[in-house]
Amino acid sequence: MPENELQADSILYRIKERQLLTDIYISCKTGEIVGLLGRNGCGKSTLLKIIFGTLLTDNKHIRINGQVYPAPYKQKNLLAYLPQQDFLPATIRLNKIVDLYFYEPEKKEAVKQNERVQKLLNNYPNQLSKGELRYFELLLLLQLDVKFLLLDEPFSGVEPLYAERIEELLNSHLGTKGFIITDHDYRSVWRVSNRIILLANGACRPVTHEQELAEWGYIPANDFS
Ligand SMILES: Nc1ncnc2c1ncn2[C@@H]1O[C@H](COP(=O)(O)OP(=O)(O)OP(=O)(O)O)[C@@H](O)[C@H]1O
Repeated sequence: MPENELQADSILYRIKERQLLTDIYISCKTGEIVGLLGRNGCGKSTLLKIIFGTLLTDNKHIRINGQVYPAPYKQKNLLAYLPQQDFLPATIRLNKIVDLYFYEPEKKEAVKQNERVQKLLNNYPNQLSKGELRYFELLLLLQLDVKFLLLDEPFSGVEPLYAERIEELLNSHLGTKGFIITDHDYRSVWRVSNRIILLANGACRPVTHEQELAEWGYIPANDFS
């Protein structure tokens, strides 16, 4: 299995008077799902965009296999990013989106033959349920030859059954990819991740016991009473 490593450190980010990110270190290897949790507005999406390279900041250090990349998204085959908002064109049917997305027939087929997607191919993205759309978006990104995927709220609005399907999808690509995921469905994140990082007060803190999430005020303490 190819072993790649993504490391992001020394990230500082300020919004007006507020120092949002102060002391970031986060890493991910092939075969890992790193779950990034944190309260609303703590900077999770901001951090993912900085790692991807589309959000600029004065200070950051993104390395992949030891090499520094100021804008990883500009490189072929490094990172892909699932934004929080739907990103597919509303006026193009899924069938056509798949054709536009991939040049290689085997990649087109991998998406089109998927049993959950097959029946939706003639629909437009806005005719899909939230769960169906998230599943389709992920399936597209997973076919990309990238080393790491940054997923912002892959479980958002997704019923438990689709959350399970999404977990299966991620697990089926762990042989070649690593994932950093963030979502407020913290139970799904907890279940699917190998490691959990809590973003609080601008810094990333490793969390090993669910109880720590309560101690940091991310979940109610009475979840453990
Ligand atoms: N373009 C912007 N202009 C001003 N403030 C912004 C902008 N984008 C984000 N922010 C602020 O930065 C903070 C972090 O936003 P971010 O979206 O990274 O948080 P988050 O942890 O992903 O939140 P959520 O869990 O609600 O998605 C928030 O307080 C937000 O209001």
